[in-house]
Amino acid sequence: MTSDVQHSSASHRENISANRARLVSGRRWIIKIGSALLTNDGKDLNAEGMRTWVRQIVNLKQQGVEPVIVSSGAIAFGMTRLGWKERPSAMHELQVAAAVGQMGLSQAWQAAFAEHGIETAQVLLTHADLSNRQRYLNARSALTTMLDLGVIPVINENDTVVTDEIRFGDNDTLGALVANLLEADTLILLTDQDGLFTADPRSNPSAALVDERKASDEALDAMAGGADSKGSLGRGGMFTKLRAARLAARSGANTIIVGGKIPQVIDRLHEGETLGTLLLPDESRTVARKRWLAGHLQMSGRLTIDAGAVKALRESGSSLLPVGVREVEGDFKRGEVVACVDEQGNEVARGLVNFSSADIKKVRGLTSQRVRDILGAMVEPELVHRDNLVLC
Ligand SMILES: Nc1ncnc2c1ncn2[C@@H]1O[C@H](COP(=O)(O)OP(=O)(O)O)[C@@H](O)[C@H]1O
Ligand SMILES: N[C@@H](CCC(=O)OP(=O)(O)O)C(=O)O
Repeated sequence: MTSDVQHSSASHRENISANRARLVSGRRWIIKIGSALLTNDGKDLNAEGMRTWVRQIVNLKQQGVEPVIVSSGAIAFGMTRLGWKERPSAMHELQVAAAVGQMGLSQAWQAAFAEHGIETAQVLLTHADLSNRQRYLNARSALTTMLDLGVIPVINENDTVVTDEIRFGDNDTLGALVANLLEADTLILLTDQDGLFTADPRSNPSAALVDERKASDEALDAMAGGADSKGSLGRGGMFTKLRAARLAARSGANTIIVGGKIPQVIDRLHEGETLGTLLLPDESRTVARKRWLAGHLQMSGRLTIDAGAVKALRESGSSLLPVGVREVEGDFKRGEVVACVDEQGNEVARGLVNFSSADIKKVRGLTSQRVRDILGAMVEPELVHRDNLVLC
């Protein structure tokens, strides 16, 4: 063991258990499963493994956690189906492998959850879906609706339509961006190693497992190696997992890198057991989330809200409804960021709007029922959802 992982003083152990215990209360978990695990190192779909993870994910759900799966393996499984031994380098061949593999992958997830009477939904995302504000909100609203309905989203990158320049490229990054999108508490990266080691255990058998660190800890970079430290099937290696943990930390999520083959790994993590590598955000979830929203987004307009709305936002942590809006300034679309000011002009909050400025002009001051009558039943009741709102 290197000195890096030897610091097991009593206070350190106490910290570990406190942080691990905090995971147990997390409401939303993103569980990303890598290609090597899902395809038995590229041989065939790991149906037994999938059944085991599914059982545990169902357990999580029964305990009130909202699980979201980010599933890799389309390219690796597509290669198996097409009889390809080597991962192709040509983009069009990778796209074909992904398209073939994705069919089997979603069928397998669907079948495994169906044994427990649970529906799954395939969600294939591209970079544009998360970088464009309107699409970002659309993706968010579709995914949260699935969770509300008890459907488990199974997400992958839409590999067949993306080119190298616009790829997430690895599902560790995609998992982290989904954690940001859904404000998840926890991002679990299930992989073929027990966690992040002080060096690649494939080439350094004496490397030791790192138990817990701040995601921002720069000493981790040398352990994770560079972008070329990846396994042969997936794309990321530990380099992208560490980067993903740092991305996830921006919205306050904890990341755990852990071995997917550890018996009952998800159940045990949810019981607070110390497994894998826990990478913590620097700040509390709320502080990190606020900073993320505030820094991530530029304002496009201004809503003047009445005293009742100010009170609801400040004191009850409510979403902003059209009924509380008096004036609208600026020309903005759904998905843009607006400042909410009180009638004296003081900024109260800022957040992502679900309605365009034109629509708000039609419905400001009206009850949710009247809003639906005017804009149709499809609109969300919240003008700014509280999850997308930062108080000033
Ligand atoms: N410090 C490290 N600790 C653990 N694994 C490492 C480390 N550095 C590189 N690796 C490699 O990363 C691989 C996991 O990455 P990858 O194959 O992309 O996994 P996945 O398919 O689960 O995303 C491991 O098999 C291991 O060889
Ligand atoms: N979207 C790709 C995932 C590539 C990827 O990130 O793989 P991995 O590093 O194994 O999680 C696929 O389904 O093959």
